[in-house]
Amino acid sequence: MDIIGVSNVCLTLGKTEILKHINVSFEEGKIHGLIGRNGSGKTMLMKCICGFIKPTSGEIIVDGKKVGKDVDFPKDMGIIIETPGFIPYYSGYKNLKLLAGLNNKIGKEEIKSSMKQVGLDPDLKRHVRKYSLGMRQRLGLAQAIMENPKILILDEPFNGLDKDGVKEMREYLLSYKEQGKTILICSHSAEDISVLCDTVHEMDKGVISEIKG
Ligand SMILES: Nc1ncnc2c1ncn2[C@@H]1O[C@H](COP(=O)(O)OP(=O)(O)OP(=O)(O)O)[C@@H](O)[C@H]1O
Repeated sequence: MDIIGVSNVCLTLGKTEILKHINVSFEEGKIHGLIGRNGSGKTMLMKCICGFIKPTSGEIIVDGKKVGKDVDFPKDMGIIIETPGFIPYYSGYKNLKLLAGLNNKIGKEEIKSSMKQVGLDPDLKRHVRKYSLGMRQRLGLAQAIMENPKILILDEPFNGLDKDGVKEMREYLLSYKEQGKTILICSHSAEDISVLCDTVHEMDKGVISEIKG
């Protein structure tokens, strides 16, 4: 069953056509990759799927609901698009606690568990300003999974990770998939994601094509 369906989506900003008649669907319970050069439109497509940007035309259905109509912000999605902003003078745990405070359903144990799942120590007192890029990436992922979302949308999740970090992130994403979750990953590097993904699509100048189905 498809959990994300994108039908004939176009996006024009100013006079520039950013997305050109995108038709693509993503099956539930799989890892889907989106590759393409810088500026090819990957992030814009993800932002449309998340409901952050309204396409100029076309329709996007996520988990049976129309994005931007029935739902403005699908609550079943864990999203990391661009580097998440954290308060530099707080620890990782305190940052997540602050964010979780916006949703009273997330308790301390969920926060700690999401940090442990991505290999971060919730008791580490170190301020986020002293985190490496890889640690920030993990903290972003911990934030995205706090609510145990059905769908994870990740823009360049391997940025800043060393070889071991990439391996651990891949293992983590596979284990998340094993729980029946759907993951959409965007990367400029086919090498980083092709081993992980069940399907891969490529964006080129706003046009999408399937390269692994
Ligand atoms: N606000 C904007 N107004 C006009 N054009 C924009 C705007 N934001 C982005 N663009 C353009 O949209 C195109 C697609 O950008 P997008 O960020 O989706 O690329 P990408 O494939 O994710 O690349 P990257 O790997 O660099 O993030 C680019 O040519 C970019 O310059």
